[in-house]
Amino acid sequence: MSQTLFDQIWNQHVIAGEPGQPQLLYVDLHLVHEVTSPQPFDGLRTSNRRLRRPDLTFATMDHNVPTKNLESVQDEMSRLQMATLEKNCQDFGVELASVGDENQGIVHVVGPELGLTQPGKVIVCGDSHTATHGAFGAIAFGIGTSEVEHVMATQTIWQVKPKTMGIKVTGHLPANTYAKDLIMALIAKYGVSFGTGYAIEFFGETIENLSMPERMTICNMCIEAGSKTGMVQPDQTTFDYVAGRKRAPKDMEKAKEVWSQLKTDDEAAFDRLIEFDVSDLKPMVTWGTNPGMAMAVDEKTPAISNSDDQAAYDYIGLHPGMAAEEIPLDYIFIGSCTNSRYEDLVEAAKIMKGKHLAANITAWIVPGSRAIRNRAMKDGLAQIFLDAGCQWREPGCSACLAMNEDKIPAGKHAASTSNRNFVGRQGKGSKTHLASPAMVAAAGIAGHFVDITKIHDTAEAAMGV
Ligand SMILES: CC(C)[C@H](C(=O)O)[C@@H](O)C(=O)O
Ligand code: SF4
Repeated sequence: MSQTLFDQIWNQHVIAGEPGQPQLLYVDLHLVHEVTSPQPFDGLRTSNRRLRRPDLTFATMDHNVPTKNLESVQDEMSRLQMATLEKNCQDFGVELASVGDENQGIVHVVGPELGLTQPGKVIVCGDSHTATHGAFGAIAFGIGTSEVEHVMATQTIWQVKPKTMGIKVTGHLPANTYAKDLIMALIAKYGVSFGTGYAIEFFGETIENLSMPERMTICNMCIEAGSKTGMVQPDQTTFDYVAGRKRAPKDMEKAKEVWSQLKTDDEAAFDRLIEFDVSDLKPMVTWGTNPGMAMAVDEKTPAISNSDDQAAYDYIGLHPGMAAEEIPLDYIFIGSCTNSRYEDLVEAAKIMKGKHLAANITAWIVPGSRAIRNRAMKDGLAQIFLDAGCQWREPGCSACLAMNEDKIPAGKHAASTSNRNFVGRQGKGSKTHLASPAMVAAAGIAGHFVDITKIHDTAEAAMGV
């Protein structure tokens, strides 16, 4: 019987249990951050257990870290969570990339960056955006706090195998549209729960032509479609990305041989198949309070078709029939595990080079990791943002969820490259509009959203960063 990439990796990791029942899977990599780990570590302590495989566990600090000034953690809870992770990692022998460390950053950015994220692995983390790592052809999913403790104690996890969904993406991405627009358009079309109960695999010519950062952006937002897992078959692009990284396999040739075997046999192997053509894709913007409430930049905000729409309009303060450029903006945020990689910053910088923010805009540029930050400071990218009037921050989750002091004030609108526009997500009373880094950068310059397909020439002319 033909099998999918997901089936193949799953079957390689099953230790116990029958199909259709919970099955015990071996975990190859457990990523840890300060928010969801205090209780599990305490659980180990209480039951007098050690952490079974510290060598397969990696911790970083991201949600709470200050991005303005490394020393100034103002929030007591943030300080406590960070200090607790520090102590727990010491006590249990776990490698930690602490604040200021060269490997520190958003867990879903640094895993791949260090080469820890590899094809064929089962990767878990107490964080819903763990699907990001599936871009490498890994089974990667977020787990709950009690599951985190189980993995710490046993390096295994019980899971019921989900069904599989293939999303075949075809067509050439039009100029000034990005992986972010692709996944936003998919969620806008099929809704925020079409992936529930499924492990998604993206494939097709469009996906094959995407870089690893672009594939990560797409897999990252699978959770916003209801799926815990998104993945892409590993190929030469994947191998080239992993090769040479600090934690890449010593014998890359051997690894490539094994990884090349990871594939879906044929389309018929999926339980559900969706085809999505991107030839007419437009830059996307959200108008409401979930990622599915999105429109193409040249569309108008939609009519109210249910109570959710009404509630979203009430909260956001918009109404049907508005153009994207009529959405008021006060802040722009370029960051998060969706779009804070070096390549995302390049796209934003292309737009901002030689220009200045509009007077109504405050801009926070928050690189996903220290490595990205250092690289951007070395090659002049950071300077482009500074010259444009943006704040250039330290790496972390920042205003993506506003756990630290990076909060969008109540009533203010933010154009954001992150993944969630929920009520209060970026701070109590804040109003979020998701878009690609290029769209957010252009909004910062104009003071409102603009159709970047129409300023194409300007953007091209500003290249060379
Ligand atoms: C804090 C953490 C548990 C949470 C998640 O699981 O996703 C956060 O990262 C988020 O993006 O909302
Ligand atoms: S950047 Fe945002 S989405 Fe990603 S892990 Fe941090 S809080 Fe969650």
